[in-house]
Amino acid sequence: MEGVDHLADERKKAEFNVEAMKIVWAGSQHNLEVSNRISKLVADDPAFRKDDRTMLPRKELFKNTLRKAAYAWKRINELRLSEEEASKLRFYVDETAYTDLHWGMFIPAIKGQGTDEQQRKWLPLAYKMQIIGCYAQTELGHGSNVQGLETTATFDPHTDEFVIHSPTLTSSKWWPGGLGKVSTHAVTYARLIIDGKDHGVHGFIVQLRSLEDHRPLPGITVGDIGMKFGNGAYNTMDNGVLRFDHVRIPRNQMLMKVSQVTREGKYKQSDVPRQLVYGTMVYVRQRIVADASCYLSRAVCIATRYSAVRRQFGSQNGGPETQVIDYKTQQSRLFPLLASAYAFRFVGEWLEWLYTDVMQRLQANDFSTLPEAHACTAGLKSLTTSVTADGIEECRKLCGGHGYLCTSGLPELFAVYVPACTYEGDNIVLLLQVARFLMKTVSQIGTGKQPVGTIAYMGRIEHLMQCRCNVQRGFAELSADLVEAAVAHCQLIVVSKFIEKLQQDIPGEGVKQQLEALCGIYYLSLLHKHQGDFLATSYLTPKQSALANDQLRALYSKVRPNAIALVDAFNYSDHFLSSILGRYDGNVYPKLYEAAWKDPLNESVVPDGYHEYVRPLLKQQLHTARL
Ligand SMILES: CCCCC/C=C\C/C=C\C/C=C\C=C\C(=O)SCCNC(=O)CCNC(=O)[C@H](O)C(C)(C)COP(=O)(O)OP(=O)(O)OC[C@H]1O[C@@H](n2cnc3c(N)ncnc32)[C@H](O)[C@@H]1OP(=O)(O)O
Ligand SMILES: Cc1cc2nc3c(=O)[nH]c(=O)nc-3n(C[C@H](O)[C@H](O)[C@H](O)COP(=O)(O)OP(=O)(O)OC[C@H]3O[C@@H](n4cnc5c(N)ncnc54)[C@H](O)[C@@H]3O)c2cc1C
Repeated sequence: MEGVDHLADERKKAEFNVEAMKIVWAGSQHNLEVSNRISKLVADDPAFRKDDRTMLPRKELFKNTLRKAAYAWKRINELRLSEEEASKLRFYVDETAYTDLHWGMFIPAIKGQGTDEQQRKWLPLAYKMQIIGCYAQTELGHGSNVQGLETTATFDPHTDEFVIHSPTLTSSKWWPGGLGKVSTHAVTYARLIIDGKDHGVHGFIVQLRSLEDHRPLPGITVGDIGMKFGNGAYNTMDNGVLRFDHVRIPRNQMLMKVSQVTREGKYKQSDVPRQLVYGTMVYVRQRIVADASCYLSRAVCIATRYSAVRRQFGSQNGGPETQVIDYKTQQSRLFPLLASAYAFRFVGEWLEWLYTDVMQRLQANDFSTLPEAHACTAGLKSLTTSVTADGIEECRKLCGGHGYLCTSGLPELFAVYVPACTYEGDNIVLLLQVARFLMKTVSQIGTGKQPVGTIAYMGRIEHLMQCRCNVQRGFAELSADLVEAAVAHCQLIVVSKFIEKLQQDIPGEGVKQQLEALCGIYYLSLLHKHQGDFLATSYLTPKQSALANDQLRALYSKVRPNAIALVDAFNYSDHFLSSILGRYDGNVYPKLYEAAWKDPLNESVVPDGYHEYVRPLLKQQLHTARL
């Protein structure tokens, strides 16, 4: 029934202050206020409609995205939104677009790798969107192996220019978002060649298209790489292909904060580590961790609300059947994901702090925490995106058959999210970086160097102190095991940051108790999943393992009455969730029924194609039957 809250009884069961939990989730009262205001602005504006997205053919879909992005920009200017509000608006519009790369990578790359003079020249243009940029690093032949990129930037001392060239097919830039159809400029990564000497990969600002008629400039071949996985989803993005045929750019368009090329063609390295060329990736990986909690919480919100609405079996004396959320099997699949959403939120907050801290240290020429920042961002990006991608799929299954309908919101959410396991670094490749960092730490403990920060615990492990190892020996052979060790290390960070969060003052009746229960579910479900490892290494006895499992089940029962309120605390509007199964009012069945009739296939009772393909078949069967 319209207007009735089918989940009202569930909401009454909550044992904590939901409004206070909303503040914890948002990060502050201020953040919550901004989120409420901007999400309403988007939800109330029909221009931001997205319920038809999975039905649109690619060209129409893409044009629609361009329209929305332009309209969003118009509203940002009309309403004089701050940077924070503008980025919230893009978040709630919830449509992957070229603007993500412009604001999320192109601008950060110039900020992080450009000199003050370069920033003064390019950033005002980019901030006003008078130029639109992308991040062109990956090539057809190489993505993970950045040092293997083939595009060249050869210095020409006669003209004081770089000549950007794609020497092979595999050197074609391939994948950059926003490149295919929109970007006017690209931060392009290419091997710097001076006087025949290869100085490795550096970033260059290259104009791709005319600012007058948007046509590619001479020497540039550019286009979209084609349809990607799923309907709607990431197909709103113009991931592109790009080739350079001896394209000339002025010398001052090499990003020169980390290293410089002088007018005479001399290569100079600043006092900063060359890894800072990879700084944009560190920044984005940190953002991706924060994003993971958003995607996972969306899926969990849908699956939790629907699990409370859905009933199967267990009717007593003709009474209602059991809500599927009351089955322990459903709880053991759903509640660890609910706990993970909260855990990732807090580790994301901490990682943002770590990143800010590293940036401040870099300003003061303190590079000591850079390796840890790289390991944390790489490892947590890998862990949180893998769990989130798998978690969205699990939520789809938790919703049974209806989860497979596009109107559940879950198929598109999965399709748009799953490449996060690949972009900004393949998750296994990133875990290998963490493993290398851990092995390096172990090799240094033996020499008496005390590890600090997230690896401090390694200095307290007796057998590691005795260890004399070389980083490379046996690394490749043992890499699969080392990747598991890297995941365990990252899980430890997530658990520690959750526990540290609980040590803070958290206002609101019952809020801290709920978070304690979720934290318990998070680490006990991990312990349960990996109990074989704990038993094999004698860190746990079988009795302790059984007790831990009892405790886990007890926590599921504690969270059960609060489950709906815990997902309400994510504060997602129906517009943002875009899911009939996840509706706030739980009015699922009438809305599913109604939506089915809106499908274009139901516009006519007899489908197009009946007369050509179905009727002749039926005729033929009749004829055969008569024989
Ligand atoms: C509005 C905001 C929006 C935010 C955006 C939010 C979401 C994003 C949305 C959509 C995504 C859309 C776009 C996606 C874009 C992309 O995918 S861009 C391309 C990203 N590509 C990659 O991530 C490639 C992955 N490969 C690498 O990062 C490296 O090359 C790799 C680390 C794998 C290579 O390592 P190695 O072979 O060891 O090579 P090196 O010789 O280069 O490294 C030597 C040492 O440097 C250390 N190191 C490596 N990377 C870093 C780093 N980033 N920072 C600091 N240090 C680094 C490495 O550990 C070695 O150290 P040691 O010598 O061992 O001490
Ligand atoms: C949707 C999307 C958007 C993207 N946007 C951009 C963008 O805006 N700009 C940009 O420059 N790029 C972008 N990319 C490219 C992306 O960054 C790369 O695809 C990613 O870094 C992975 O690299 P790869 O494709 O070379 O994978 P590969 O490295 O070829 O991986 C293939 C397989 O090999 C394995 N593997 C590779 N190396 C090793 C190793 N050393 N040890 C063990 N296993 C290994 C991997 O685990 C994986 O299973 C995007 C990609 C996607 C899917």
